[in-house]
Amino acid sequence: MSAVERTLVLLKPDALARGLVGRIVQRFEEAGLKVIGVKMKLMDADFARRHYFDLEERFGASVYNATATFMQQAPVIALVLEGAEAVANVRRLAGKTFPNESAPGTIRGDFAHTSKAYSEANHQVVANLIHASGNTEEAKYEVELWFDSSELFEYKTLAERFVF
Ligand SMILES: Nc1ncnc2c1ncn2[C@@H]1O[C@@H]2COP(=O)(O)O[C@H]2[C@H]1O
Repeated sequence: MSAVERTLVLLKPDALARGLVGRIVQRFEEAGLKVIGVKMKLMDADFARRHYFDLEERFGASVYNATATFMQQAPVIALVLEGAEAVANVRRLAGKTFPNESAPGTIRGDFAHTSKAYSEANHQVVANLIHASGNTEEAKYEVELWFDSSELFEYKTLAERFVF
């Protein structure tokens, strides 16, 4: 029996600027993931630090600063998705951090193409459209950071009501 999990997805400023919100959310819905929370937010420096609290340690100050600045330049849309093994499944649907390494059929592989070399040569920002929690521990932290429990909802999908 696979575990039902919750995971956080952010639609980054490049996804909104390019008008890809609907098509990205559709990918998740088509894969059977259920949207149980949604909000739009303009991150400030403090919130960016809380969201990316380990990024500087992992990748250095320039990656942290560029990513935090990029994420504050325009609003993002946050989603909580629920489903069987949702954390790994959402990562699989998203593709790799660098879109040019992402397989066709993934969100980043189909809609973006930034490479590591391009990112490094251009202020360390990788335009990869979405953020998705990396593991179940990170998902728990991020869902609680972005959403109060009163902002998360329970309902049955048609599949849950009529198929399973
Ligand atoms: N080597 C890197 N160069 C540029 N950005 C990076 C690098 N590694 C991680 N990132 C950024 O850090 C982010 C961590 O989580 P995201 O999935 O939001 O997407 C990642 C990228 O935006």
